Amino acid sequence: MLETCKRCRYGVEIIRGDYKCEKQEIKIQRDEALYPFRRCAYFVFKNSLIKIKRLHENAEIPRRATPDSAGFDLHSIEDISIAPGDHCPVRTGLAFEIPPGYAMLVYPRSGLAKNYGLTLSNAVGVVDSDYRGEVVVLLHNTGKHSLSLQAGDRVAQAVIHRLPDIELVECEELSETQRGKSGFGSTGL
Ligand SMILES: O=c1ccn([C@H]2C[C@H](O)[C@@H](COP(=O)(O)OP(=O)(O)OP(=O)(O)O)O2)c(=O)[nH]1
Repeated sequence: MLETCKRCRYGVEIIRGDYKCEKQEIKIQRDEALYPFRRCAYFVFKNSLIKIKRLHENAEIPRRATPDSAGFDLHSIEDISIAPGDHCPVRTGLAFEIPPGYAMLVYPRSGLAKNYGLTLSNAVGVVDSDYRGEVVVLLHNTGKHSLSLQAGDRVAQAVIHRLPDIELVECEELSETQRGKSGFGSTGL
């Protein structure tokens, strides 16, 4: 069901959940909701939804470890063993529909990094909103020992980020600042 906000030009798709528009004092039934990611400055959303598609029977839907955790833990769908120094792409068995204007960033889990030196080959994985393929975690064993993980183990965490609405523009001059061109330790260590 698609509706158009009366105060702005963006259409909004109703799926489910709670929402309210503070400016217009509109309320919609609890089991309906505006698809939360259309850009509309007037709507305040709860229960924002991101679609996840299971691509493999072993895939586990990511969950927050605690209600206020920033990240959703990503699980491996396969048993893996990573030798010291090796890199290993790990399947999650999941595809995501990240809304336009958002990105899902994949970060290492601190416990695995501290205890085993397990981090990500790409430091941070960037999942674009137009990507519909399987999310793969690129593990890197920087530790001294081989590491075995089993299907279902949590290998990384994903955080959804809202992106600023910007474009890049080429120009002849940049504004002056106190720092200017000084960089890389110019303020001291
Ligand atoms: O850790 C990651 C990083 C990326 N991706 C997926 C989602 C992302 O949208 C796509 C492309 O990633 P990225 O843009 O980082 O890769 P690239 O090497 O720049 O390739 P491309 O030319 O496809 O953008 O791969 C993952 O599954 N895991």
